[in-house]
Parts: sequence; structure tokens; C-alpha cells
Amino acid sequence: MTVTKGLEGIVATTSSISSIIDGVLTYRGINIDDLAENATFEEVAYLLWYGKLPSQSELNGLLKQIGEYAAVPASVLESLKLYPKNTNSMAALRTAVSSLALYDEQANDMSKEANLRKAIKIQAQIPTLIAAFARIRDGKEPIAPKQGTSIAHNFLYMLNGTEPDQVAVKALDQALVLHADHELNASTFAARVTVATLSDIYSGITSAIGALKGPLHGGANEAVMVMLEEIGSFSNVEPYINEKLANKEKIMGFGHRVYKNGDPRAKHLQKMSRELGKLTGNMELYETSVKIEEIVTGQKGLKPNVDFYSASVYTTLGIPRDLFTPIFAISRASGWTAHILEQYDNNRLIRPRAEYTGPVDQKVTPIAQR
Ligand SMILES: CC(=O)SCCNC(=O)CCNC(=O)[C@H](O)C(C)(C)COP(=O)(O)OP(=O)(O)OC[C@H]1O[C@@H](n2cnc3c(N)ncnc32)[C@H](O)[C@@H]1OP(=O)(O)O
Ligand SMILES: O=C([O-])CC(=O)C(=O)O
Repeated sequence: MTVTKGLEGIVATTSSISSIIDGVLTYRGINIDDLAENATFEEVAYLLWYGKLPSQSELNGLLKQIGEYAAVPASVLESLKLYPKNTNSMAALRTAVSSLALYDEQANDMSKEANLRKAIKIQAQIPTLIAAFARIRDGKEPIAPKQGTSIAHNFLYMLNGTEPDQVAVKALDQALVLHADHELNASTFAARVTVATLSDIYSGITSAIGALKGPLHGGANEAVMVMLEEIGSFSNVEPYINEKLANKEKIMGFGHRVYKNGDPRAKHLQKMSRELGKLTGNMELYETSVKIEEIVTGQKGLKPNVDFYSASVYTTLGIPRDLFTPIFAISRASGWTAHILEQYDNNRLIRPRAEYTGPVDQKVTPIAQR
């Protein structure tokens, strides 16, 4: 048996959703740079689900569907209020999404139509859950979703209770486009493993949220912000990062399993971070981030990944740090659900092997002698 730790380089499935070839990321064959500049998140979600960009009337239809599905059952909202104080936001999302299945009469309907409908519904409801969780945590009442707005707009509206400004909506929308899908990343793989047993789509998404939560994956964006807060000021960057590197600690937001020459999404987030800094007249987070990059890339050759500059972007948008990874989940719900639909279409149980390294020829010692 050849063991490939972390399944590095193993090709575990075929997929026509997104590709990373020679460091270039595409969704359905369209370069992420093109999508980041020229498509909205809803257009991208449509692209991932249906394999093509929507016409205006198809997009209108999707927006209408998302608007109709966005409200979550009252019992789910009520149960959010019962979660212990200090509940981790991703744990809350994982639990709440799992509970959505209890109120969906089609939860176990495995027809193609029902699964696509559930994909759109899950996409529509995740932002509502996150905004409601954040408000309840802050002692406020949840705000009902608005019809006829984009997911980025609606999320900021439900979070803050005021109409968001257009710059913030545009920035969040672009961040959602950039995070929407990424081939066989850990959370997407987790979703595919779960549904490959022919379990339901809610189970797949619940698994995916659990996998995204970890700091080696989606949780890194929050961990980057913790680091920026610990650093505190520009003048502390050098001693802080040097000490971490000397102690062989990982610098969050750097490195990638697949990209060795840089993550093509990072430049867009860096640009956004710079522009938002300029607009708000506060460049400190951006400049601190650039300095960290200079040192880490200079000393270790490691490049920033998608999580690095998203931390300064979201903070500049006034989003609390524990919502960064849930926002990643808002976006990735589109990719997860597209992959789940693709898995159902061409399913085979995912069941690799392990090389056994434990003791052999053991016997049961009677309990009194153990
Ligand atoms: C959306 C996303 O999921 S993007 C990734 C988000 N995660 C992070 O930003 C967390 C920090 N980064 C990491 O932990 C890693 O780079 C990962 C998990 C992303 C990729 O991990 P792997 O492909 O398994 O690489 P691995 O962890 O084996 O690292 C290879 C070498 O580079 C080093 N390295 C990798 N990333 C970092 C980092 N961020 N800081 C310091 N050193 C690092 C490792 O210590 C290791 O060094 P060694 O060979 O001397 O032991
Ligand atoms: O692909 C990966 O391993 C992690 C990643 O960048 C993502 O999920 O966006």
C-alpha cells in the first residue's frame, strides 16, 4: 500500500464545475479574474448550478426564488435564541443548517428537481441564519430578509438593520464571487463523501460547514484577523512575524495545498483591501497586511491565500471577525451544492483504504487482569 498523507495530489473524482490548472482558477471554464470583474455572485451561483451564465430573465427568476426562500422557519430562529452565550458562530451555523432539514418536507426527496430546489433554498437561507445569529448574540431581534435584493445587499441589511452603502455591497459581492468554488477543497470533499452514501443534501452541507470551520481551511480568515489584532500596530509586524517564524509557527492566510506560486484570488482581495482602506481613510490594516506578506514571502517563499486579505476587507466593512468564516460559507454554499448535485448525477461510494499500523495478534485480556 502507498499512503499519500493528506491525499496530496490524488485525483479522486472528475468534475466539470471548477478547475485549477497551472495556477489558473476557472468556474465552468471562465477565468476567476473575468468573473470577479464582470459577474455578480448570483450569476456565479447560477453558473455553478446550471453550467452556464444566466440570461437576464433566468437571473431574475433565480433572484425571485432566492427572495422567496430566504426566510427561515420561525422554530429555527427561536432555537438560535436557545444556544448558549458565546456559541461559536460556525458551530451555530452547522447546527442551524442541520435543523433546516427538519422543516423541509422535501429533505429526503432525492429527485433531481427537489435537490436543485433545496440547493437554492440552502443558498438563500444561510445568510439569513448568520445575520440572525449575529443579532441574537448581540441581544437584538433578527431582521427578516428583503425581497428583490442581492445576497450581499440583503446580508448586510439583515446584519445591521440599515440599508448598506453601495461600495460595501459591491465589495462583499465580489468577495462572494471569489470564494464560491474551489475544486476538491476539504469542505467540498467532505460534502461529496457524505452524499456519496446517498445521504441528503442537508447532511452534505452540514459536513461541509464542519470542515470549513477549521483554521487550516475557511477558519483561517478569522485566524488572520486574530493575528492582525495581536500585532496591533505596523511597527510590531517585524518582531511578531519573525518570532512566529523562528518558532516554526504557521502564519495564517499563507500557503496552499495546490497553489505554490500564489492564489489567483488573493490579488483581488488585496486590491479591495487597499481601495476600502483609502475610502475610509484608514490604511493601517492594509499596510500591516502588506508588510506581513513582504516578510513571509521574503523569508519562506509562501504567498497569501484567499483568506489573508479577506480579513482586512471584512473588518473595513465593519463585519465582526467571528462572521468571516460564516461569510465564506455563504459563498461556498453555491459550490458545495453544485458539487453535491454533480455527485448524485454520477455517484459511487467514496471509501478509500488505510494502511494499518497498530498492534497485531492481540487477545482479549479478562477485565480483572487489565
Ligand atoms: C480557503 C483555504 O482553505 S486556503 C488555506 C487556509 N489555511 C491557512 O491559511 C492556514 C495556514 N496554511 C497552512 O496551514 C498550509 O499552508 C495549508 C494547510 C493551507 C496547506 O498545507 P499543506 O499542503 O499540507 O502544507 P504543509 O502544512 O505540509 O506545509 C509544507 C511546509 O510549508 C510550511 N508552511 C505551510 N504553510 C505555512 C504557513 N502558513 N506558515 C508557515 N509555514 C507554513 C509547513 O510548516 C511545512 O514546512 P516543513 O516542510 O518545514 O515542515
Ligand atoms: O482548495 C483548497 O484546498 C482551499 C481553498 O483555497 C478553498 O477552498 O478555497
